[in-house]
Amino acid sequence: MQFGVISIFPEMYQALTDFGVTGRAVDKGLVSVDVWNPRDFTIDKYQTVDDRPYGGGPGMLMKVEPLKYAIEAAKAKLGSQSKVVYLSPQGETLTQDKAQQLAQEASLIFLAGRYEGIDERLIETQIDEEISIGDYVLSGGELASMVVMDSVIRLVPEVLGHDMSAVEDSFVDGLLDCPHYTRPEEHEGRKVPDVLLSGNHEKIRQWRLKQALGRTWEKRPDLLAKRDLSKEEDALLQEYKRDVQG
Ligand SMILES: CN(C)c1ccccc1CNc1ccc(C(N)=O)cn1
Repeated sequence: MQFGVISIFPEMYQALTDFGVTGRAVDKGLVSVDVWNPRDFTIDKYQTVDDRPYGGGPGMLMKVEPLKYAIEAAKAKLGSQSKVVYLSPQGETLTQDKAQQLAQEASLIFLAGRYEGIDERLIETQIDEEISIGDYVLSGGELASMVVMDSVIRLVPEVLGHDMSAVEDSFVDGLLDCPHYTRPEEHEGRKVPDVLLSGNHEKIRQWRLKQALGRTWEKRPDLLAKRDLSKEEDALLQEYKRDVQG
């Protein structure tokens, strides 16, 4: 899968390309990340990418032309059909389902805004989708674009490897994750639950599913409301509720 980014801070994307799961995906050639800097598409001596807002007001806006030419350069490499995504507080909030949708694309181009945002006409003429990573304001779209890219890259086949993708299901199927433990068996008097030491994989599967259901019920009832429960899941959740009632 190919990713293009338009940003005046290209070096920020080393956080994605140089580390961990996403870095290995790039190394393995499963994913590519190219960044185009709008400054390279200016024609004035000062490489101006921002200007004052019509109608007055504080701050600056990103000019249309440098962004337009940068997007065109990205499309020339990634394909003219590439979907162009703008990160902004006005966008549709990112969910795992949205990440799954984006992961079906062959290539995506992300536009990271800076200053107070971008000229509306660029949005009207060049942007296919607006996405927000949540209801808060950041200094630029770069971190938001990396959050989206990270969530999508994990869904590209082979990135997590077969065994890991099963782990991914714990959230992807709409539940919060179960508790996890590793050595030592006891820490400050707190033991690892016996079932996890039992080697009984069916019992372990049931325990993990029960914990995921219970935690979702306690912390995110809204997620539970959106999800149909199998007979087994319903029974496990009832058991969890009885346990916590003591
Ligand atoms: C400078 N700002 C406020 C701005 C204004 C308009 C567009 C982009 C930006 C860049 N900032 C962003 C981007 C995304 C998110 C998000 N929630 O996804 C939060 N902030």
